[in-house]
Amino acid sequence: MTSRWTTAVLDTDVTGGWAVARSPEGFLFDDNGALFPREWLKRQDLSLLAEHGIGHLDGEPVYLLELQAAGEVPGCGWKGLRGFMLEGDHTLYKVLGYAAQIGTWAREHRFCGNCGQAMVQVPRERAMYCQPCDLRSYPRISPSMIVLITRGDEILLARSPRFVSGVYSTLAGFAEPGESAEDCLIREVREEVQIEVRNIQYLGSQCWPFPHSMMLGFHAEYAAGEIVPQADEIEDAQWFNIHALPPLPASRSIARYLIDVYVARRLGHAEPVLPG
Ligand SMILES: NC(=O)C1=CN([C@@H]2O[C@H](COP(=O)(O)OP(=O)(O)OC[C@H]3O[C@@H](n4cnc5c(N)ncnc54)[C@H](O)[C@@H]3O)[C@@H](O)[C@H]2O)C=CC1
Ligand SMILES: [Mg+2]
Ligand SMILES: [Zn+2]
Repeated sequence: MTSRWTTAVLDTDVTGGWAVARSPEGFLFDDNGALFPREWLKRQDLSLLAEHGIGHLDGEPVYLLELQAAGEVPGCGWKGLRGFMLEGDHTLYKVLGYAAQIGTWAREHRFCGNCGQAMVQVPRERAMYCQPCDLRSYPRISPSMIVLITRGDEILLARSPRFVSGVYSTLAGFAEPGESAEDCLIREVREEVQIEVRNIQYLGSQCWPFPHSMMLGFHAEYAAGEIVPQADEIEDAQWFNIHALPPLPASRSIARYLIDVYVARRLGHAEPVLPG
């Protein structure tokens, strides 16, 4: 299957193509979605901070207009990336997820972290460059482990105070320098619920552009200990029987995939496919 969307570093001096506009309030959208004819969009009253050529959709070039602030565009509104993930077409969500990560990274790397001078976009490469320091900054990706812990027909799910009310999910956490993926997983599970796991198995990965996580998904079996939820981070954690599960995360998330795979295997059903 050929992908409809491929990333690329496009020359912003070339005119034409499609564009998406992003402000601190999300992406501009209208009844047709979030892609607009680029030259039309640039004629609107927008507070342009930077422009990036980000790839091709169905062979057509796509650009990102990164804005200082959300302005008024007749007939249009602003919507956060999560809204597109939950409701929108998956390919459009992939385009916007990539655009959001490039926009955030470029915005946060306008100045050199070493000497403080303005950095410039490198032509044909996704990098910001400081000439005096000869320093390149590339888009930031933060590896995060996510794990479904199981004990026969039971699975361990937890709630963060940040979750939508009622929803329980798998445990997750960011890798720290010096750790392997497995070290991180074992540490996060100890920190968040104080239990020990065994038979750690990698299942798959997913880009999570909120704002720049790379989720590495695992299954692990319970080995020892009693659940003690981490103060402030974990509001509640419990063993749930696979026949009596609480409200679960969105179906496009890897958290949901890890749960659905396990349940499918226990029940002998067909396994789901991990959304990219
Ligand atoms: N796609 C999915 O299904 C799911 C994705 N996630 C994502 O996994 C990631 C990690 O999960 P959390 O439980 O929030 O992490 P966590 O358990 O490591 O705790 C979050 C804390 O880590 C620190 N932190 C923030 N950004 C960091 C970074 N880049 N590197 C190191 N430490 C950082 C902060 O102190 C933050 O409060 C988040 O981006 C979250 O949105 C979490 C659950 C499901
Ligand atoms: Mg966590
Ligand atoms: Zn510098």
